[in-house]
Amino acid sequence: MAPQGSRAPLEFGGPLGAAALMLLLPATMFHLLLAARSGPARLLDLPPYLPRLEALWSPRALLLWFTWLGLQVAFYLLPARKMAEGQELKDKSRLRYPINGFQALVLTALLVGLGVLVGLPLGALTEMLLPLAFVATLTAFVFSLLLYLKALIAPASALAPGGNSGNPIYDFFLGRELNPRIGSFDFKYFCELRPGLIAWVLINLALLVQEAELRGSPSLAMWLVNGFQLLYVGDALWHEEAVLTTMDITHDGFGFMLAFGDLVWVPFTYSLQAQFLLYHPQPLELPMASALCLMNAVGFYIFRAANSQKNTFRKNPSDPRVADLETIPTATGRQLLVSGWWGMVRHPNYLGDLIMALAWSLPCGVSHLLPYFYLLYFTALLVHREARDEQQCLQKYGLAWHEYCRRVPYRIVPYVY
Ligand SMILES: NC(=O)C1=CN([C@@H]2O[C@H](COP(=O)(O)OP(=O)(O)OC[C@H]3O[C@@H](n4cnc5c(N)ncnc54)[C@H](OP(=O)(O)O)[C@@H]3O)[C@@H](O)[C@H]2O)C=CC1
Ligand SMILES: CC(C)CCC[C@@H](C)[C@H]1CC=C2C3=C(CC[C@@]21C)[C@@]1(C)CC[C@H](O)C[C@@H]1CC3
Repeated sequence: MAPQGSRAPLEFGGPLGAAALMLLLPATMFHLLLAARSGPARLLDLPPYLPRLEALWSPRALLLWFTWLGLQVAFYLLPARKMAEGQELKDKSRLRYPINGFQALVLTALLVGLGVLVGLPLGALTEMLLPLAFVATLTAFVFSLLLYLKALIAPASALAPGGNSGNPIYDFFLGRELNPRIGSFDFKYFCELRPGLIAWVLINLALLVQEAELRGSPSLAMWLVNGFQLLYVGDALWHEEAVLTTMDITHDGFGFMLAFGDLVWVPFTYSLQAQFLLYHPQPLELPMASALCLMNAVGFYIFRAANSQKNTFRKNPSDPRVADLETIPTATGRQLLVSGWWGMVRHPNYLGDLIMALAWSLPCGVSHLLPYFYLLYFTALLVHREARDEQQCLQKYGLAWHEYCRRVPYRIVPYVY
């Protein structure tokens, strides 16, 4: 039987776009890693030098990377404080997921703390970023190939709505199977939050430790970047269940895009500000630092309040915290919020996320564009993601979605966009 996705419109520029992204994403990541440690640290210049293979390939990095993944798998398999059910699938069944991501973060912190106490040179991790990113990239390619092959024997009902066009490059990139699992181990759910997000804050911490070793103490800017991003990662893992309703879990297959994005792109490019600060220390006075804390707090408040309001409403529309909000009925029986945060713009959570992204870059000063890469990339990602979500909501809710767009005309920034 032809999978339903074979008629789905192609995204990301089709096979050509997918092929270009598979080259461009790793190339951009290596460019950022090299630029951050170079003197001029220019985002838009060609890389100062091309690393030789010996600088990229290291058996120690390979061992470390697989130990890391093994450790996170072990934490995932520990008894969870809660099991959650995912959205209803095509065959009307629902998958179950362990909610123990925050526990994995705490256990990792304890283990790393213990390691440091017995002399683990955490700062030395910063010297291994290049070979680690290299093995992680190779892993993502091999892993995506295995996922692609696994999908060949999966039943049609297990395939994702997209990612089954019949073009191998496009399908390899987008991912064919929606929820690839072995037994109850869910690969996509595992990768979405744990190994990448936790590695991101661990790399940040290693950069902070290394800065302390080099300059006597970490700079205020390094503290801020570490603190802000730890809050973001801790929050994501604390609210792990919320990821079950994102398009990554409910709509996208598991292929190169998410395997590379989750496992490689997040830890090695999202830590760019801390990488930049290690090699290019920036002065930051207390009043400015306080203003940045306020900016991050405002962004976080909007992001968290908007996400929680929607999650509470989706779980139980009669919950007293959301029962008074105005809604639009839809033909599916579900309602759309049209007041509160979701009555202000159609993606208030993205607005908060973008304000935080700015607060993460400003501690790096304004002399270089490089630390603003995350803000630029993230704006493009969210604008594209918003357009994809819009298409999916239009399909789901039809006229009711048109009415929502009429009542709430702005997408992310009130009166601007
Ligand atoms: N740092 C990073 O790299 C990234 C961060 N993020 C963050 O992750 C979080 C999740 O984002 P994302 O998965 O894109 O999507 P959202 O959490 O914004 O969810 C979108 C869904 O919400 C529901 N919805 C939309 N409008 C309404 C409404 N008015 N009332 C009720 N429900 C509504 C629809 O699903 P339904 O109706 O089916 O419930 C829609 O598909 C965000 O905070 C985002 O900022 C996301 C991507 C990358
Ligand atoms: C670079 C590629 C083209 C795209 C890669 C995309 C991924 C990096 C992101 C897709 C959705 C993500 C989400 C998060 C991190 C980034 C990825 C994996 C969060 C976990 C970030 C924290 C939030 O609280 C929840 C997010 C869910 C989606």
